[in-house]
Amino acid sequence: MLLEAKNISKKYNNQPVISDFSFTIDSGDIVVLTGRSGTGKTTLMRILNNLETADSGSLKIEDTPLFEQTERGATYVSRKERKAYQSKMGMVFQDYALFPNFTIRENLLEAPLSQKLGTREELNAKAEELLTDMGIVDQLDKMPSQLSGGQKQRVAIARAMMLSPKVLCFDEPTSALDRESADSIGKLIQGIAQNGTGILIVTHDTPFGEKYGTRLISSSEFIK
Ligand SMILES: Nc1ncnc2c1ncn2[C@@H]1O[C@H](COP(=O)(O)OP(=O)(O)OP(=O)(O)O)[C@@H](O)[C@H]1O
Repeated sequence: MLLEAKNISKKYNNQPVISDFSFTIDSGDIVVLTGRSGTGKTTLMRILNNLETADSGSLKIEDTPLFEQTERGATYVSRKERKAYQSKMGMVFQDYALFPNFTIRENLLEAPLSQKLGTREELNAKAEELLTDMGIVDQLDKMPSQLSGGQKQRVAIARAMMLSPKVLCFDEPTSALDRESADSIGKLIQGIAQNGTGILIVTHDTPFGEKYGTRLISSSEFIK
């Protein structure tokens, strides 16, 4: 098992959004979170990415925890251990969140260079390999504004893959794409999963979720 979330609970202003929810992601899984607007899907994804805190429960990827349940509720690990967790977790944002004043190459290299994950030469080779697999290596020295929505989505995925996450989360990956581009992103995500990464997708696009998901979770399960 790659990711294990146990008994996660979260309230906003005393209103439960998630209560006692447990789930796992295995290597190769494409877990799709669906459900009505306002039912906590984004909140759960933000908790998994340490962008929001849980009130209680425990969460780990492999043997690396982000928080553990104690008598005080969800107790977060030290800053150093949080970094270890975060190095195993990747996120592709809905708006892609590319740096607009960096070339595509610089967008891909910035984080792994600053985290000293390799030399510029090694990371350049990795960036070229990833973009070759995605069919957009010719875009490497362009600016994000010169790319189509589907191309930007691929760059955002490649940027997350530069950090070799064990689990990769996608927030509404198809919201800005036509059906054909959505299908090619779906196939790309399947390829990443086949290489052993665990995938979590939050989406309103039910046909996409049903086509590419290996497991569907409805946010109606968040509150019993
Ligand atoms: N920072 C916050 N402070 C207070 N309430 C919040 C906060 N973030 C979310 N909420 C509330 O928590 C509930 C769940 O929101 P969330 O965004 O997780 O739902 P969602 O299922 O992702 O919705 P959508 O499908 O529309 O993106 C909503 O009622 C929302 O108003």
